[in-house]
Amino acid sequence: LNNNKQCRYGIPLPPGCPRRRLPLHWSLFNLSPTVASLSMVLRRLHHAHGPVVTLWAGSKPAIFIASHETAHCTLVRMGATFAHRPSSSSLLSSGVNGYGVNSATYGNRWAVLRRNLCSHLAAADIGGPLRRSVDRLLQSLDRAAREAADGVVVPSDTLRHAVFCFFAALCFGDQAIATDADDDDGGGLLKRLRGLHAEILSLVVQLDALHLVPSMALQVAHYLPRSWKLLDAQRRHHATVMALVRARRLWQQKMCYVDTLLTLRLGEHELVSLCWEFMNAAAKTTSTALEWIMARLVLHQDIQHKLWNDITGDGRRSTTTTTTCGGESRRSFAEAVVLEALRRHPPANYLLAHTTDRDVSSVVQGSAFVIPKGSIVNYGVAEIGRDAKLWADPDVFRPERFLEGGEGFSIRGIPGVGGGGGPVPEMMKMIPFGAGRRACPGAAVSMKVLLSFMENLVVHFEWKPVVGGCACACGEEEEEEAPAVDMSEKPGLVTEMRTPLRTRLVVRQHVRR
Ligand code: HEM
Repeated sequence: LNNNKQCRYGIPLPPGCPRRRLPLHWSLFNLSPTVASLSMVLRRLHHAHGPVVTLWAGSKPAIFIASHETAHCTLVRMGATFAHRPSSSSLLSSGVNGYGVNSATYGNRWAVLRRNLCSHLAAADIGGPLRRSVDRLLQSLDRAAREAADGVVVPSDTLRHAVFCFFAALCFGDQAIATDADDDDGGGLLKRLRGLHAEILSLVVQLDALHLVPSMALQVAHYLPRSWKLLDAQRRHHATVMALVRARRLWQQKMCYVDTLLTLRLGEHELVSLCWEFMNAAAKTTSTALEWIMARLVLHQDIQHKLWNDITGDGRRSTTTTTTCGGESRRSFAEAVVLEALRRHPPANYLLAHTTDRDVSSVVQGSAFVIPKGSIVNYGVAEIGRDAKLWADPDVFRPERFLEGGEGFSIRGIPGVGGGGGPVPEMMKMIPFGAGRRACPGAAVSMKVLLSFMENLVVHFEWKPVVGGCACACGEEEEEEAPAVDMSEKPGLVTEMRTPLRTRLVVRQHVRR
């Protein structure tokens, strides 16, 4: 594994796989190229060569960065240079993903769409939809716990649906939640939309979404068997979104994301693609983070107890008043729990693919290397958040590290966006939302949603472990004594729990009264 011969102007590329050898261990015709195989290969390469390594996607180098300093240098200090996305000609990019903010070339169109999304999220009155989604969730869980033996439930799907409904209200208007009731097909528009998201994502070639399937021939080999299913699912998705958009025109309510898109006079495919992006980027990541958070609270009963005391102890709820997301100096324990979960279990283990508009040379651990113009550049989000050089006992779940005096106190919930004024390297010890110009525009809303859902779920229920409930395969020392929750990961474009959380829900006394 040595590619010293791969040079530009005499400066080598970062070390890694030799060129022109298939970089990943997947069989061409049997397996989908997966994020799991990518993670396995990258772990080995980082171990052998350090935090910046090269893979090859055909003739293009793909450079993976797992150093927070190099991430800071490229994403923040050289923000404009690294704000580009690689061009794509895959089936996915010509379908639902074709016109999103994330796939837009860094330039005017991207700026208009991104500004539109950011202004909508900043101005949206999320209080109402949040309350309604949380209330419906609590009712569903209440019902499920009452109907289940000993109150044991698998809440994953209910949590995911509640988060999906909340974001659907922001996207299609408040009334969208009402369409969730059964319709003629016995399904409900939102359930159908959610099903279509799952179907399309199951058909996507994972590494293609990260621009790592090298050639058109390979793409065809992987997509051909599934292309009809994918096209059919995209067609049904288009029809469902347009049904929601048409319904929206009748509702006449507060501004939703679709209204802002309609004022931009976009074509129908652009509109549908942007709605897909909004729901896809928002719901799966946020609901996955919520499940990891609740799993941690089941596993660490002491932390759940402390959180409950923090929320209710002085007779007030802390959802919005004390978080440093908004810049206040005191951080609530609740926000520390959410940040620790995002550090330890970032929903996206990698960012979306970046690229550069010129050759960039850099020095890491005393060695100079070049990141060539047009190469694929990505970042090990999970690696950075669990770097033992940055974090004490990085595998241990310890929210206190984000409280005053802790090693993570300087980290804000939302990384700075923009060029030189972004966060200093110290604040980039974790990048669950990315950083710099392409950083996630939904970070602030997600943090609020996660805090609100988590707090309400803990105030309403005690989340108890189901003893003997699983054969834990996570291999973490800290969890050996509490095998009731399997904390192992299912790697993917979003890293979910391999075994969905199973817990015993007990309605708290004050709620019963
Ligand atoms: C816990 C929840 C979320 C996580 C962990 C997350 C994570 C990320 C990450 C890692 C990126 C890639 C950044 C990069 O490539 O540098 C991203 C981009 C993006 N996210 Fe999120 N996200 C979340 C929620 C949301 C929400 C709620 C929305 C919208 C409502 C959203 C919309 C987007 C968009 C549009 C982009 C592309 C930005 C661009 O290319 O300019 N995300 N997100």
